Amino acid sequence: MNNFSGLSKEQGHSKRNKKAVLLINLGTPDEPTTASVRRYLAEFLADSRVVEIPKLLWNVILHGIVLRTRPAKSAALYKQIWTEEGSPLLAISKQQTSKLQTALNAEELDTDVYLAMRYGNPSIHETLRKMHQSGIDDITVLPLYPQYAAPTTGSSFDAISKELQTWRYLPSLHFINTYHDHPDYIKALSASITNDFSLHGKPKKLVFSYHGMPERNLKLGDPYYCFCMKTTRLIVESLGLSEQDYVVCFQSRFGKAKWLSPYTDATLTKLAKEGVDDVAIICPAFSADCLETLEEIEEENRLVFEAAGGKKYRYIAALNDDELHIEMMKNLVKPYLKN
Ligand SMILES: C=CC1=C(C)c2cc3[nH]c(cc4nc(cc5[nH]c(cc1n2)c(C)c5CCC(=O)O)C(CCC(=O)O)=C4C)c(C)c3C=C
Ligand SMILES: [Fe+2]
Ligand SMILES: [Fe+2]
Repeated sequence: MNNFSGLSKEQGHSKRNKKAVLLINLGTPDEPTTASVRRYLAEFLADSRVVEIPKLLWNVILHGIVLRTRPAKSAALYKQIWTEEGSPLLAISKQQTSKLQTALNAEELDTDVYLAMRYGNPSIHETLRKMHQSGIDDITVLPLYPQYAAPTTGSSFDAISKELQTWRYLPSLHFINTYHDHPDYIKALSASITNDFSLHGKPKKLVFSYHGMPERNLKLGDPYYCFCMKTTRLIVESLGLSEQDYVVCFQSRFGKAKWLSPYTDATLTKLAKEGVDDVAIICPAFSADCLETLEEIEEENRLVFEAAGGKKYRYIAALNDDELHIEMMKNLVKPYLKN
């Protein structure tokens, strides 16, 4: 029996299973200007997953010091790497999105691939709204951070769940939290290193430089450090390297606290001073080249190495839109796309 006249039929909720993949990366300013970088950093650094200092104290430091000084300095660095397509991180992320779409189409998996950035644009909020309007009710989220970390992967989940709190009908949600040891990820990185060695010769040391985080986060239970170590071990095993062939370090330190160590700049200085004057450096925590690789590693740390006596220094690019990287993404999401 139905007391609501005209509501005896299904009201449009009977079609199910419109699937989509959502790629997420960190985000980047819209323009390499002080104002734009300030907006981006204000959003990024206000996230309590990123900076875990008591809110009241951090607000004073953030607004009183950091946002008055850092945006101009960072904008100058962004200007050095900016391209006609905009910020490298966004441009590469768009290429990855469209190539993954093509790869999924080729397997006749009826899925739309979307891209969102945790900070800045295209935002998670806007992108999820678009997906909602298109009737998508099954979302596979792939945050493009190979090693889970609370400030990156964890924070992406927070932003998704914040948006979903406003939805009445929640979608099926598949959240890929880490892929630091996935065979296809290790295979893609190993192939990239092998390719570099065959083009330029084996360096005296292969330097694995991961984005850092406060050491305190590790002590509080963040698995990121261990995941970086496991990625390294699996690559080393797959390439058959020995202990003397490589070193692991951490870059991009921010603030005064102790971060994961050894630091990349100190490591390069030490190596050069010890006579290891030929290195190749790879940054496995970055799925796309960005400020932290193109400026900090390819330029800044090259100067650090050369100033200490180093001679040959080359940066092995991120996996970006490499075929094996796209294949890896496809294989990560595929189990959730079958009907
Ligand atoms: C303040 C603390 C930070 C933590 C913790 C952190 C972790 C973290 N970040 C990435 C990946 C990226 N970070 C990028 C830039 C960047 N990172 C921080 C700070 C922390 N990161 C800042 C302040 C910045 C902005 C640049 C600057 O002003 O120096 C980027 C590049 C963005 C771009 O536009 O190109 C990426 C990518 C990971 C993987 C990570 C994990 C521990
Ligand atoms: Fe960062
Ligand atoms: Fe940096």
